[in-house]
Amino acid sequence: GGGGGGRFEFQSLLSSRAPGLDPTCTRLRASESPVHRRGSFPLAGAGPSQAPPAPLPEEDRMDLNPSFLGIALRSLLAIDLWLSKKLGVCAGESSSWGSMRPLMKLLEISGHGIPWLLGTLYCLSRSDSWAGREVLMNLLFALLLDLLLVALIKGLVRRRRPAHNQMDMFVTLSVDKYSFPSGHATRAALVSRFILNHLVLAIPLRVLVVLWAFILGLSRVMLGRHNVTDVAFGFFLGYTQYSIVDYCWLSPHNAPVLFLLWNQQ
Ligand SMILES: CC(C)=CCC/C(C)=C/CC/C(C)=C/COP(=O)(O)O
Repeated sequence: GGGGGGRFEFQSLLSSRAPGLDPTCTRLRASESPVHRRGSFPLAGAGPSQAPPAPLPEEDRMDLNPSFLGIALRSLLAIDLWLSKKLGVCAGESSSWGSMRPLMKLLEISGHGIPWLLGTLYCLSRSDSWAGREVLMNLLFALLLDLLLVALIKGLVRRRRPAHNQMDMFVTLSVDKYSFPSGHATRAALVSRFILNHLVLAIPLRVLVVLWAFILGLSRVMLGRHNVTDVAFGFFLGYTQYSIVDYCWLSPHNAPVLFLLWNQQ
């Protein structure tokens, strides 16, 4: 139900048990069972003088009866593709909410890696307190860790972007032709959790930070850049990344060289 890309993904799931075979071929694998390998024809073997056919090997039975998990995953994928296509209302200028596209693209830039990296480096160069420098150094570490993990997972999973996406994004890396997980969603979750934990902000501003992260994630699907599951997993990954950064928190005590080096610049 999800266009060209959707069909591709669905087929690859169906054939994942037997790489290189389509579902028809998977069914035909039963013909390689011992009954056939012995050279007897199934219909000829139906006569009274023939012994009953040997049971199918375990692997063939699994291919013929997809597991509950397999069916659940395929159903989730189908719902994901259908919902993502429905929500992709800003995917093109002629889409139903096409006039909102410039606003969505502005949001896209607000969660892009380059402004966040450059902004953090700039603030680090201007910071004159040890405490400020420590927080910014860890934000830089968090942003770099995020880029690395997202690139790694995108390269491993290689899920294509939705078929209705226009690839007109502001500066991308080569892995950004893939969509799982959404790098904007990971950054939104990571940065907003970081800000909420390290900046003293009034309640309305805290709400605004959470809203920004949520709307940025939603805008990825509305722009047609991602499927819903890319964004959902992106939020989960970004949230978890913050826990990693918090656990490995860099300070003048555990990483003195880093802080001294920065101080000399
Ligand atoms: C230091 C370094 C390698 C900086 C590269 C910054 C850069 C070009 C990041 C790419 C950000 C981007 C376009 C992510 C894709 O986000 P999705 O939400 O579409 O997955």
